[in-house]
Amino acid sequence: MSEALIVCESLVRIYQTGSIEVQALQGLDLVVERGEFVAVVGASGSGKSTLLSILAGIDAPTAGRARVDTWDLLAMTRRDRVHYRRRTVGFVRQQTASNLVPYLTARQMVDLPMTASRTPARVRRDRSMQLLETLGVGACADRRPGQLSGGQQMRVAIAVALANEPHVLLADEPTGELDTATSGEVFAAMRDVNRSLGVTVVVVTHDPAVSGQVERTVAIRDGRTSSEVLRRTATNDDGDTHVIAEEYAVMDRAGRVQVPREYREALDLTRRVRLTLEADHVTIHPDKA
Ligand SMILES: Nc1ncnc2c1ncn2[C@@H]1O[C@H](COP(=O)(O)OP(=O)(O)OP(=O)(O)O)[C@@H](O)[C@H]1O
Repeated sequence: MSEALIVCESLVRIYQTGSIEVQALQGLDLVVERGEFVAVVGASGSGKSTLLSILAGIDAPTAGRARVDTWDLLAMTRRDRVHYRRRTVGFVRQQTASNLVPYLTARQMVDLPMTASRTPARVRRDRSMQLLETLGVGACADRRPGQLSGGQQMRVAIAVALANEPHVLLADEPTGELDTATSGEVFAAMRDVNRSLGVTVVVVTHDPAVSGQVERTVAIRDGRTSSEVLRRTATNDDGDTHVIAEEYAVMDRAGRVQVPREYREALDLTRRVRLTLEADHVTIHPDKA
């Protein structure tokens, strides 16, 4: 495997409820490099939360391969899982309130995971204040969740998730319950954490304002990564900068690529297509036979 921080290959997660089997992930491939900020998008039920729960060490895959840093997520013991969740990943859930403890102050909540990992009191004190300040909620350190706005609660939740200096921050719809302005602030705070602390961020979102601002957006369809959009800034001859977004189809290790439905429908591509290899590209032709 490469040196990427997160590598998922042919990842499968099947949920069995009674006699009904749901294939939430059906051979998903995903590679995330260290320091990246990646958005995961997709229709409801496409498997985004399942992917995030697996990466967070909360849920275990049924088959395939998944590695985060040095951890093989399919071969972890219970003990490994506790260690992994405490040290390697920080997880923020969509429901802002469910990330927080109602009777603790922001400072006490950031302190909690560090106490669990036996961090000395002095380091805990300094680090909780530093994190709350980095996330722009230093002034709220002594407030309880009920005394915080939704955006402040989410920023405190991110500080809690980062308490033990994880390599990865995973966030499931962190701006889902927030208005546009507040969600912009939360997103900016996550960006800041990504840049200033070097934390790799994977965020599930329905919010185009979030997915449109990151360098890479991964789309999941029916439990598989179907396409990626890469964004970069370019400067034209007049010195104006603008963002160029290019969509790529994802190819798995076996060389399988999903052709988007619009393309298939436009050229009536159905069961069989003809491929030709050109000097620097491959073309797909409809089956005229
Ligand atoms: N614990 C579970 N038991 C049974 N089925 C489940 C379970 N969790 C998820 N599923 C099913 O797996 C599929 C993928 O669900 P998942 O929550 O990962 O999708 P999602 O893309 O995050 O959706 P949303 O955007 O609505 O949150 C769905 O069909 C869902 O019903």
